Amino acid sequence: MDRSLSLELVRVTEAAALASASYMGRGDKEGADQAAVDGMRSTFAGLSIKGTVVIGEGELDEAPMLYIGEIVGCSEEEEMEVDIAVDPLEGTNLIAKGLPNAIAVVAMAPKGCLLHAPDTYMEKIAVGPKAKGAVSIKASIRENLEAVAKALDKNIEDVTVMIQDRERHENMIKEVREAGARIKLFTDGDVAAAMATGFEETGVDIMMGIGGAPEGVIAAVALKCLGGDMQGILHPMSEEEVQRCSELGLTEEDVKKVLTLEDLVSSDDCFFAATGITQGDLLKGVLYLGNNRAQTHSVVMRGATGTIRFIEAIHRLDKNDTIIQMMKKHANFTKKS
Ligand SMILES: O=P(O)(O)OC[C@H]1O[C@](O)(COP(=O)(O)O)[C@@H](O)[C@@H]1O
Repeated sequence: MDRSLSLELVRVTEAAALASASYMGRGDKEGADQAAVDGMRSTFAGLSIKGTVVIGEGELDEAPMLYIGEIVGCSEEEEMEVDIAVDPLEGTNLIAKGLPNAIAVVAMAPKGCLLHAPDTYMEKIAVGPKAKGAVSIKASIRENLEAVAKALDKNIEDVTVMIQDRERHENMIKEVREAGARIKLFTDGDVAAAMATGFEETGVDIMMGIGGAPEGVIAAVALKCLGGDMQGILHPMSEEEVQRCSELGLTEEDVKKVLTLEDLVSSDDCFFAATGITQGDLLKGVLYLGNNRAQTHSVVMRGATGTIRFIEAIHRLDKNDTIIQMMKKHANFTKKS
């Protein structure tokens, strides 16, 4: 895929972030999510790809926009056919409460190269490039922590693990504490947490726990671009989720299978873009600068070359029609002349 798609893709996450950031702290996660979807979808229309959403906002009958199977982009060319995974607002609770690390995120790979994950939970483990190949989702927590410590040339006491603060992780948290490692609990947003393992400045060495399977595929693309590692096992937690797996034709064996990074995203020719919505560990949040200007901070990565770009952009809200349209539709936007 052409390298210029990096910059096209980041416009998509910027638009989602700009549209939803005005909902920060308003307690309205549905409104914020809808704004992010609107922003993302309107920008996709101008992208020179023929994309199919494989991870999206739900099935056609329940979510009218960016649903699974929706075609996005303006190209008709067969060679521009790609799989798209979106999470226009990853961390709906985070923005509703004004908490850190809400992001808008998109991943892209050649057609057929992203796992069509069911909307269920997934057990995950993710590490950055230095610990690639050192962990196994089937190994014990202590074994994985020792392996990461060795790979990073650290003592186990200096290894930092990110775990989502959920009851289901009680035993995991206990075992990590017994092994002596440090823990950073997070309330929501395991894509940002997995991505953090690939950036030394975040101080995060490993992410583990059970979160959404769609988020797992998106995070896998980030780690593929970063040269890190990730594994997952589907973890349906209700009858409904078991049903969703079988509707996708997955057998009991498939559900139990360890999904390697290659299974989650089977091509190096992939792209990942994320824009901060609220202030985060890696990305700054959207800043309203006054005078119809807003600032965004994004990361965009390309698997084929391993290039990682951080992009800070100042947007003129009064000059960009797409942004004006969707911001008018959502919270509080008043154009200052
Ligand atoms: O909140 P749950 O049910 O524990 O699910 C975990 C999932 O929810 C999130 O924290 C946030 O998801 P939303 O943005 O859809 O609210 C994900 O990052 C994570 O994978």
